Amino acid sequence: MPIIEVSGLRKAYGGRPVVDGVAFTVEEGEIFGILGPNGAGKTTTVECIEGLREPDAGAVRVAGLDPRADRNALTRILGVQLQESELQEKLTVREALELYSACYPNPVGWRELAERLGLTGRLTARFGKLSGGQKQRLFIALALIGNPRVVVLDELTTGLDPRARRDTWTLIEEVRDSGVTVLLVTHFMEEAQRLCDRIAVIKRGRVAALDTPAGLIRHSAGGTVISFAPSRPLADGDLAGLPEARTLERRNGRLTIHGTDTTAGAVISLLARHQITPHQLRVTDATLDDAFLELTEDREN
Ligand SMILES: Nc1ncnc2c1ncn2[C@@H]1O[C@H](COP(=O)(O)OP(=O)(O)OP(=O)(O)O)[C@@H](O)[C@H]1O
Repeated sequence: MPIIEVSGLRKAYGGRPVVDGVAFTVEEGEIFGILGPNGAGKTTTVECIEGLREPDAGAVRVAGLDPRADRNALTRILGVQLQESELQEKLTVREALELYSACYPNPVGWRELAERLGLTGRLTARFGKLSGGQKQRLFIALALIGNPRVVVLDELTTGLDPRARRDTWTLIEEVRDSGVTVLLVTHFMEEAQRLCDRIAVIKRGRVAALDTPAGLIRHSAGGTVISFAPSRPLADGDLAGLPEARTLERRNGRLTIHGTDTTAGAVISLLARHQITPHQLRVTDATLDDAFLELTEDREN
C-alpha cells in the first residue's frame, strides 16, 4: 500500500516552473530514490512532501496526511535529514540527541543510535567542533530518533569518507528492514543502485523514468556494454545490422556499443568474419550511471 502519494505536483519560483507535474507513489517499507541533475526540482519535491513548501497545484499525502494541513500529525511519523542543516555551535552531540528525543512521543534509544552511527566517542564534543562527516552522521541520527514511519534523507552520504558511506548504507538497509519507508535523494549512482528498491529520475521538474535500478538500466542504457579497439577500421555498414544494439560510439579509435548479450555475440562473429582483432576487448554490464546519463541527456540543446 502506498505510504506517500504525489500527483500533479507543481511549483514555480518567480513564474518559472521548477516542479512541473510530478507524480509517483512510494510503497510502505521500500527505499525510494529520487535522482536528477542539479536544479531538476528534487529538493523542492521532497520539501512539498515534508510540508516545508506549499505546492502551487497537485496533491501530496503521507500516510493519508496532508503535509500542510496536518503538519503536527506529520512531524510524529516523518523524520527528515535536511540538505544543509545547522545546529547551535555550542550544543554537544549528547545534548542534541537528548533534546531531539524529548520532542517525540516514542523515540528510539539515543545511545544505541549513537553507537550505530559511530558517535559514541563524540558525545561530549560540541557541534561546532565536529568534522563534516560527524555532523552528517549526527543529522542522520536526528532524522531517525523519533522512530519515524517515513524518513527523508537528502544527500545522505555527501561528505562522508568511503568507509562511513558504506556503514551508513548498511544502517539504512537495517532501517528499511525494520519497516521504515525511506525517501532518498542522491547524486551517487552506486548508492542508488545498492540501496533503492525503485527510483524516480527527475529531469526539468518532471519524472523522466520510474523503475527498479535493474529496470532503468535494462530499458535505457541496454544491459551490456561492448568496448574494443579494432585492429583495423570497421565500416558503418558492417555495424548497422547488429541485433539489439542501442547506441554506438567511436572515440580515439575505440568502439563502444550498448546492447545485450546477443549484440555481444554478433560483434564477436562479425569481427571473426572480417578477421579483425578486438584489442582491449571489454564486455561489461551497463550501470545506473550509464542509464542516468542517457535519461538526463539534454537532447533539446
Ligand atoms: N526558494 C527558492 N526561490 C527561487 N528559486 C529556487 C528556490 N529554491 C530552489 N529554487 C530553484 O529551483 C530549481 C530547483 O531547485 P531544487 O533545489 O529543487 O533542485 P534539486 O534537483 O534539488 O537540485 P540539486 O541537485 O542542485 O540540489 C533550481 O533552479 C533552484 O535554483
